[in-house]
Amino acid sequence: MKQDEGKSIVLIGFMGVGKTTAGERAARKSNRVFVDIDLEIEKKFTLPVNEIFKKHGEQAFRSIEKQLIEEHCHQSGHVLSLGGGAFMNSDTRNTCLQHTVVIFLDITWGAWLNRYKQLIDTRPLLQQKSLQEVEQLFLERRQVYAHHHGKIMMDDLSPDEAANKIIELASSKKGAVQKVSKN
Ligand SMILES: Nc1ncnc2c1ncn2[C@@H]1O[C@H](COP(=O)(O)OP(=O)(O)OP(=O)(O)O)[C@@H](O)[C@H]1O
Ligand SMILES: O=C(O)C1=C[C@@H](O)[C@@H](O)[C@H](O)C1
Ligand SMILES: [Mg+2]
Repeated sequence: MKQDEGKSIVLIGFMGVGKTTAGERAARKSNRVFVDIDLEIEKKFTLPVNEIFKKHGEQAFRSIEKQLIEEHCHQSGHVLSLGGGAFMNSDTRNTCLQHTVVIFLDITWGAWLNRYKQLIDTRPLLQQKSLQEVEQLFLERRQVYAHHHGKIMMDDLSPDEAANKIIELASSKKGAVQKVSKN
């Protein structure tokens, strides 16, 4: 097997952009194993994300999140959907960029707003913020998601269309160069 043949695909992007939905379909369509990091964290704590934040705090969540991504990044041929905040950690970012093909699922603020009501009950970070603060977070994080090997604009894509694009883009990036980001 050539060095890059089995690289896993890592999906990054703002909460609710569709990493879990499209990632699960992309894995199924391309016979890869699907791993949703939020789900793996929920299994570890045997609690939903919301409850983990309430009971154990965000730091405990972030620590397990980092550890699980590190473990899964070194496995080959998987599709990993990260939680929206995971890529803010520079160690996590660099591990993903070095060992996997990182695909940024992007969305405009206007299109994302249509999902806001669907998300608020299950995303603790949305519950603590005004819409203006959420937009600020969206803009800040977009700058960090800019460290990727490929990007897909999700505004007008169905989950199946997004899944097809993920597979197509990842196969064109098998030799994704190692990009390392600071901070
Ligand atoms: N392509 C799409 N078009 C319209 N709605 C979508 C699309 N993809 C996902 N959704 C809907 O948006 C919501 C969030 O999707 P999903 O859970 O996949 O996002 P996520 O990026 O994994 O979020 P998080 O970062 O919080 O894990 C779900 O209700 C889902 O049904
Ligand atoms: O954007 C974030 O920081 C988060 C997104 C979700 O996927 C979960 O990982 C959690 O709600 C935190
Ligand atoms: Mg998700």
